[in-house]
Amino acid sequence: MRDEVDLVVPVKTLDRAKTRLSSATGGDPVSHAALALALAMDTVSAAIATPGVRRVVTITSDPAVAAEMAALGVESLPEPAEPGLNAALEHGARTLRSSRIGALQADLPALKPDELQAALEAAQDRRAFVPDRQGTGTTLLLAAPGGELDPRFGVGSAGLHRISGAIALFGLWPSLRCDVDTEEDLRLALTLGLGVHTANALPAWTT
Ligand SMILES: Nc1nc2c(ncn2[C@@H]2O[C@H](COP(=O)(O)OP(=O)(O)OP(=O)(O)O)[C@@H](O)[C@H]2O)c(=O)[nH]1
Ligand SMILES: C=C(OP(=O)(O)O)C(=O)O
Repeated sequence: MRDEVDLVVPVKTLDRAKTRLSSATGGDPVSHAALALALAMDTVSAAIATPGVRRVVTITSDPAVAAEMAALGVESLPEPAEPGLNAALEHGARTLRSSRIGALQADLPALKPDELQAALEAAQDRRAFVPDRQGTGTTLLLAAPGGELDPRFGVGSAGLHRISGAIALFGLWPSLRCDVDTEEDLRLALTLGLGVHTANALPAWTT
């Protein structure tokens, strides 16, 4: 039986999240925050329903995010003093001390459990990652069992994770590779079948 994976999911404070999506919500801060939260809720809902995922923990300093995740039965850890996405992920990995740790982006609103499960299986016992649909970013990073997460998320992270020795995993996993940064991404995710939170939070232009 392969080690089940604990996933840390970093979620930015809603007031600062998804700035590249602001055109989609007309700049209204309330609906923008609601959409950013919905993206995370659908991502985490799919992750906790995935065979092979033992535990999901979000890393966030936003109490509203933590409260909504708690309603899903998902624990949240506060961010460390050191700012940034990778510091948040390192902090989560160090805190959980899991036998196998992974990092999942929080903006995968169409994520299907069977696709995430297939990627976990494809990783086998290797340090591996799933590139985003453009092939330049990363949506899932997995440490080897007992290994370090060593996250290099950010611009060009696919290349950085490859350089760090992670194996790039390519499969028919459109919902896992479609992280939503822009309006175009959101429209693509719409075609893949959105989770209920995002479907209910979508701006009028998409319904
Ligand atoms: N906890 C935490 N999560 C972060 C931080 N920066 C980014 N993230 C999360 O990391 C993932 C990838 O980040 P981005 O896709 O760039 O999300 P974003 O920063 O909200 O989007 P933009 O504002 O458009 O760059 C998302 O799940 C974010 O919520 C951070 O400083 N702390
Ligand atoms: C942080 C990342 O995501 P994005 O490209 O969505 O900012 C990444 O791909 O490493």
